[in-house]
Amino acid sequence: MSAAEVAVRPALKELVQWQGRCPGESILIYITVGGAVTPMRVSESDSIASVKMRFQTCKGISGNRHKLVYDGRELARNDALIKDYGVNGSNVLHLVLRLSDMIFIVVRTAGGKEFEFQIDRHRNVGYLKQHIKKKGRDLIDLEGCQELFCDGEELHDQTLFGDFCYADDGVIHLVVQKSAKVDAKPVHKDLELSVVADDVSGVGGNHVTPKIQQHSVDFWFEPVFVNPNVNLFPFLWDMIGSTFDGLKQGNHPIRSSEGTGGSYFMQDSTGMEYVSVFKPIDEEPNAVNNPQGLPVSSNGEGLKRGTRVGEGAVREVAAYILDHPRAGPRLETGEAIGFAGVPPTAMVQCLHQDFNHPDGFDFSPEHSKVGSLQMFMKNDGNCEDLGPGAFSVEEVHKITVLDLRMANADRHAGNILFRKDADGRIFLIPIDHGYCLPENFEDCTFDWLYWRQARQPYSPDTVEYIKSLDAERDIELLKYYGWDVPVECARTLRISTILLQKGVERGLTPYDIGSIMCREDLNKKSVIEEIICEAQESLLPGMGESVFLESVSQIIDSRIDKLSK
Ligand SMILES: Nc1ncnc2c1ncn2[C@@H]1O[C@H](COP(=O)(O)OP(=O)(O)OP(=O)(O)O)[C@@H](O)[C@H]1O
Repeated sequence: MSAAEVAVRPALKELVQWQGRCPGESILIYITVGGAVTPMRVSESDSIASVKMRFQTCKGISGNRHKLVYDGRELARNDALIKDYGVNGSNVLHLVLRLSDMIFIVVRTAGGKEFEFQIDRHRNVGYLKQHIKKKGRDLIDLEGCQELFCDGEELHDQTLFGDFCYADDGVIHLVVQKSAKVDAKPVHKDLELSVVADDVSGVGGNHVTPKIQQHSVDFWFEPVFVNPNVNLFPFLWDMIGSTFDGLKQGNHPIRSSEGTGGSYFMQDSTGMEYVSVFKPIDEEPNAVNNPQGLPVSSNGEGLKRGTRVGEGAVREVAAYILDHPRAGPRLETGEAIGFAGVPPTAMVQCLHQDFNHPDGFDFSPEHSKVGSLQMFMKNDGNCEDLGPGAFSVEEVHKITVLDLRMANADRHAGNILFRKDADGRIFLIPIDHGYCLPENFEDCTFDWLYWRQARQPYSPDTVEYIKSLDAERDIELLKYYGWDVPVECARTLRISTILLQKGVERGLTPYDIGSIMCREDLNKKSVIEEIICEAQESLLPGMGESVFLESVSQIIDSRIDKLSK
C-alpha cells in the first residue's frame, strides 16, 4: 500500500517528530492502528524495537506485545533494522495492538483484607461476584448481596472489566461493601421495587427465556471430517459437545484481545468456564475477514514466509496430530496429551453472528466459518509474564523438540502458556501453531534459543523419543487425517527430523540445533538454508526427492562434525 492510498488526518501530522538526527538518513513512513494513520519520521537504520517504542510513547500506548506488519509480513525480529525488512519512505506499516486478556484485580473487603484475582477483560462484574462466591467463599464473606466499588463508583453487574481497564498492565482495585439489601429494611424494599420495574421494562427475568431460545437456533456447529473413516477421540467429542452446549445456552463466543487473527473463547453451558478456542480461517492475519484490519495478502502468503493464508487451522491440527505421546502414537494409546503438551485440536465449522462479518450477517451457509477448535487450557499467564529462569529444563526441552521438528516460525514466549500446580511446579503449554511446517526455513525463530535451558543436553528419555520419530509415518498420518501435505512442507518436516535426530546422536543441545535452523540476522541465510542450497546445486537433472534428501543428510553430517570438533 502506498501513502497515496491512505488518507492522513491533518491533525496527526504534528506527531511527525524528528529529533537530533541527520536529515539525509530520514524516511517518512506511515503507521496505522485501528484505522487511524500516523506519519512518522524514522531512520533506515532504526531497529524495529525502537520504532515500536517511539510510536507507542508518542501515542501513549503501553505494553510490549504489539506487532508491526509490513507488506503482509510480521516484522518479528526486534533487533532487525527497518531497512532489513525493505521498508522505504512512504511505506505503510500496521501496528496490531495486543492487550492482555487477563486483568489483575485486587479486591479489598470492608474489614481491610485484600484478595487478588486474575480475570478475563471480557467478563463482567457479575461474573467476578460469582467467581468469588465459587472460589473464595472461605476467604471473603459474601453472604447476601455485595457491591463492588472502583474509585468510589459502584460497578454494575453488566459492566465489562475491559471497559474501564484500558492499560495492558493495569491493576484494578475494587472495594467490597455489604449491600443495602442486607443492611437496612427500607432500602431493601426500594431494591425489590426496582427489580420489579426491571421486569416490566423488559430487562429482567421475563426477557431471559426467549433470548436463550432465540440463541438456541441461531448457530450452527459441527466437526469437519475430510476423511470419513476418521473417528474422533472421545475427549475431542467432549470438547465439541461442551462447546455446542455453551452455544445452545446462548453463551456467545468472546474474541480474544491478544491474537493477530480472530481467536474466540467458547464458553460452556454455565457461562462460567471457557472450554475451547475457535480460530476461523477467514479471520487469520492477511485473510479477508481479519478483525485487526490487516490488509488482505496480495500473493496468498501468510504473515510468516513460507506459509499460506487460510492454512493456519490445518497447521494447528497438524501440530496436535504429530505431538505423539511418549508411550506411542495416539491412535494406539488414545492419550489426549502428547510429548510437548499441544492442547487437543480438531477442525470444525461454526455459524454465529458474533464472529467478524464485516459485510453483514444472516443465518445462511456462506457465513459459516471453518477453523481450528482447540481445548482451552487453564493457565496462569504466558511466558512473557515470567522470566525463563522459572522453568525446568525438561519443560523447556519438550517445547524445543516440538519447534525443531515442526520448524515453527512463530515461537515467541507469548505462545507458551504456563500453569502452576499446588506445589508451585510450573508446566508449559505450547499454543498457536498456525505457522508450523512452512515451505522454507526463512522465518524460523525461537525465543527459547536464548534461554539457559536450551544449552543443556537432552535427557536420555528425550533422546529416545526423538529417535522414535519417523517423518514418513508422520506425513502418512497427516494424509489420513485429510491434509495432503504440500511437497515443500513435507520436505521441511523431513529435513527438520533428520537434523534433530542427527543432532541428538552427536550430543548437540537444543541451542546448537536451533542455531543451525534459525537465521542469525534477517538477511543472512541460516546454516540449514545453506545446506539446502548446496544440496540443490549438487543435484543433476532428473534426480528425485530421495536423492536430494540423501545429499542434505550427508551435508548435515559434515557440518555437524565440524561443529562438534
Ligand atoms: N488452547 C488455549 N487455551 C487457553 N488460552 C488460549 C488457547 N489458545 C489461545 N489462547 C489465548 O488466546 C490468545 C490468542 O490466541 P493465539 O495466540 O493462538 O492467536 P493468534 O492470533 O494466532 O496470536 P498471535 O498474534 O500470537 O499469532 C492467546 O494469547 C491466549 O491467551
